[in-house]
Amino acid sequence: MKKYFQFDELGTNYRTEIIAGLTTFLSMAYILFVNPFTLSLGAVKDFPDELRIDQGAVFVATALAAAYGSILMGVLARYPIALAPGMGLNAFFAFTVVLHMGIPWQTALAGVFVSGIIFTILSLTGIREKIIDAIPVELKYAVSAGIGLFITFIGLQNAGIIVNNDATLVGLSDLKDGNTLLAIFGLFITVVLMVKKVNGGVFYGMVITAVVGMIFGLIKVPHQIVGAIPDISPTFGVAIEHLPDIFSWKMLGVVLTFFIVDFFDATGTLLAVANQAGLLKNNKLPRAGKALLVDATAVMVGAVFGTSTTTSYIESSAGVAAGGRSGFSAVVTGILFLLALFFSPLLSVITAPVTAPALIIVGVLMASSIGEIDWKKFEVAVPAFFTLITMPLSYSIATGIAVGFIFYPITMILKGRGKDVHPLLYVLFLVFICYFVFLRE
Ligand SMILES: Nc1nc2[nH]cnc2c(=O)[nH]1
Repeated sequence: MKKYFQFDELGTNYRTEIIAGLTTFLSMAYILFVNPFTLSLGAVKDFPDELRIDQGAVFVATALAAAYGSILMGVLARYPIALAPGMGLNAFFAFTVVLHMGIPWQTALAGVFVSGIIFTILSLTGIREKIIDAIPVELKYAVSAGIGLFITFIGLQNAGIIVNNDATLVGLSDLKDGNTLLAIFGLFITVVLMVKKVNGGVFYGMVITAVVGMIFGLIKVPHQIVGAIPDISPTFGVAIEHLPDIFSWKMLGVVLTFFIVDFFDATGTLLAVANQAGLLKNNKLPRAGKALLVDATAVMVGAVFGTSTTTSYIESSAGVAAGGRSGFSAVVTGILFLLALFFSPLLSVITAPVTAPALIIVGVLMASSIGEIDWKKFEVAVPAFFTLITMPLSYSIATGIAVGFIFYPITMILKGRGKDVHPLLYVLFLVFICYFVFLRE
């Protein structure tokens, strides 16, 4: 086993890999509770209950999808990178697709499944490299940073910190509500833990916030901590049953967004974490095909279980910081997600003030790629900035991507650099113009 995972070449051992896997798990464990809350629109009080996805089933789907993706990434691609349902696309799934567009969650899950099929096919063919090379790095970084801003904005709203303002659209609340104060406390604690580099800072931040919420009577004390695994049948296989529902123009835009975002997110995250671990060869990712294939199949498997897009997690960098170098640490993380299946009673403790700090801080992590953009080049700064600012302001990842891809060829041509723009980007320019003219509601 040591040989398979190349412990000697990578200068690692079982102890380091187990600690790294545990560190990554603790850094990601919040998703077990935040994902069911987000996908079921827990923060939206007036949404009809019969239209909500079942929280218990999503909890199981989240754990199984994370276990599948992480174990396979460890065993097949042999990277210390764990997977779980992503926070960018679960917000898009819940707030844009289900809430704003009025698409049933069943159809949305079918859309996730199809985006996984597209991703799988591309991972198996050479088209993958062509797309990766065609997309300018500035736009890749801008997409992930913009998703970060979007997630933080959702967190600030869920916390009741940023509220509706008729004069200025949004503004700061009076910060007097008990739940808002609890969220601010949670944010403060999480920031302290993260700055102090405590392993699993986001997770422990949630635990402390929930306990303080119980002490102040804002959160009900759970009857038990360990319990039976919830029933997954409300969501299992629904993505397949509802495949016939996806044939609409609206769903075309949704599926493309699921696919494009995950494709950028996965390639960006794999490169960033592998680079941090010193695993790149000549600036390229060895076994990139296998790693992307794992990510792509995890999207399909996750959708069949009942969750939005499963993706490679940027939090894996915590495990790498703790010394993780081989796929063994990802396997450890995956096994811990399986054990977590028994902790579903804790779901009832997870309310908006508990999840909001996690959303806000994950936003900070994802926004860090802003630093990779060359702001001195105005022709790339404009499309990059428009992409990242449009995501929170339009409340849509898709719109942010579309705006960036429309402006990029324009500013590049104006600068006399039209030849540097890959032909595929001119095709995407037309696709996104059509998106604004025909697809958007
Ligand atoms: N790369 C990445 N990391 C995450 N960590 C939490 N959510 C996400 C996500 O959507 N993408």
